[in-house]
Amino acid sequence: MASLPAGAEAAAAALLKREARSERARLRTPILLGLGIAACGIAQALLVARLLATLLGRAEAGWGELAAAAVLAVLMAGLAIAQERAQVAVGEDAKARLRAAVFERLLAAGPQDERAVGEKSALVVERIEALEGYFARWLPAAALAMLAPLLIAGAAALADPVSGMILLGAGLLVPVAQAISGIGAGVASRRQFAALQRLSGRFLDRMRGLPVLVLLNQQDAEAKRLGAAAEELRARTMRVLRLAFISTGAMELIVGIALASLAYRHGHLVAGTHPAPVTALFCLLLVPVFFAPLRAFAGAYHEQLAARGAAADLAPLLEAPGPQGLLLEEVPPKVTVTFHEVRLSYDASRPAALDGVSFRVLPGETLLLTGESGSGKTSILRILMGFRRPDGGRVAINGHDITLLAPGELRRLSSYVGQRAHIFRGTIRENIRFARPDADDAAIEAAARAAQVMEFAAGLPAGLDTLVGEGGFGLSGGQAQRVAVARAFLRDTPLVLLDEPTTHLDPGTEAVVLDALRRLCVGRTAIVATHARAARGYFGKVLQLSAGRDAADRMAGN
Ligand SMILES: Nc1ncnc2c1ncn2[C@@H]1O[C@H](COP(=O)(O)OP(=O)(O)OP(=O)(O)O)[C@@H](O)[C@H]1O
Repeated sequence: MASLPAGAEAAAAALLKREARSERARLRTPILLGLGIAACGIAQALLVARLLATLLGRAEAGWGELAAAAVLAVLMAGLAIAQERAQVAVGEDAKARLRAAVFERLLAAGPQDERAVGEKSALVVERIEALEGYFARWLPAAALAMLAPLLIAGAAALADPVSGMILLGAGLLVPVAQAISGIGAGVASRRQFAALQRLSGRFLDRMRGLPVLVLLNQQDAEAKRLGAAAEELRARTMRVLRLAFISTGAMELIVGIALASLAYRHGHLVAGTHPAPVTALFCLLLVPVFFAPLRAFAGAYHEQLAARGAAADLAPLLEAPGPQGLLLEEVPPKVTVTFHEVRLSYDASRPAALDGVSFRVLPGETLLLTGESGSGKTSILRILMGFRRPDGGRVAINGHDITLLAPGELRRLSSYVGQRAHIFRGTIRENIRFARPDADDAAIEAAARAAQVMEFAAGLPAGLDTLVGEGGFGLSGGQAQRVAVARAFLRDTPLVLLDEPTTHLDPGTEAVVLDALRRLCVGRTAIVATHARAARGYFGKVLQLSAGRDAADRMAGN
């Protein structure tokens, strides 16, 4: 990743520009405070110049000036604290807004977004964090680097036009030096980001598969490989730091040039023959005040480089149009599902996953989808859950084309139980309540009874209020599946979608779960992807699939 492709660069710039506009009102505070600090700095330089000239016997300043300089120092410290707080507020606000937007997009896309989990979490956490410096430091620093030096050089020019010109000329050198060192720094910081990504992705992947690594006795070899990835990150980080030192060095050189030029201009000061010693001292004392906003600008330069890389990754997700479609006025109590010559292809270079599938399921009916692995059973369920749009043919619910509906609305119609239930950390009750957050305890307990969760929950220390999931009480596969079935009972939708829900269960547990599932299907429209043994557990018509088609059609050669 030497540099961003032109399209990504433009998308990143557009995203940052749009977000900066949203923060415009908030950014005004740190910028005004920064200008206030610069104005105080000018006044303080004048007072200190008068005090120093008095020490040299060339002016008559007294305790009044000293007290005023001290008050200004305290005021500047106060303004700097307020500025820092205002900057942090801008950064936090931008991050919170963007994080919510990214999270919402990822949740809305659901499994349709096929990025790895580690990558999704990096988008929400690291990429958003990388934007903080852009809003909190770079934007105010860039504005102040243009305004404050003009104010300070203007004040110097009022006292001595040549000194004003010297300061202005030195100030103009800063962005040039920054741009030159920034070319390399931009590339280095993006490479560092990529190395960090690789390391965290690999770590997450290997931690998930830790039991497999240990069983295969690969832990030492893997530790070495992780070590190599960490070493790459170290080398890339050092390179970024080296370039940062170079840019700091360039800044110091420019400050040195400005000071030397002003010292040359006001050389008479040392000899004691300067006609306006206060002016000379004032101009010299303005040098640190003049360069303070430029230093902040240089310091924040790498922040905007890092932010651009992060924004390039976030832009495709944030700029993509959100899910479109109609909303359901209400969930119909009964649904008829019709597939007519439906085609679905995940990848143009591979055969279609569904290649002209037709069927109809009426309310109260169960359709069993059977067929070898990869024949397209799950793909049919994915379409009905709104995670995929069919590429051809027509899918209708109660006669209405489902592609007209927003994908999220489709999910209001159905309950889904897959092969392995995901149990969140929380109580069993909370895990069931996920299906319908407004459900009362009576409804949850009824669902738990219907799904035979009560059978095992009654024996747990706190019944339905037992903590389960990560770090909690471990549930067996069959118990977790029963929690998933309870969720489906609680949702009480007209359409039930089951994807081999008993595949991983032993025959005894399978019978218990099948019993609960059969009762779930009663009176609803049910579509069940299943293997042959479990199919015997349901009553329904069977559609046998073969390579994305009805096996009967294939046999008939249609
Ligand atoms: N996300 C995806 N990207 C690309 N191809 C996919 C994707 N998901 C499924 N496929 C392909 O589509 C075809 C149908 O897959 P599908 O998951 O619908 O089959 P299945 O009958 O449910 O299989 P199984 O019984 O093993 O779960 C397979 O050839 C599979 O490789």
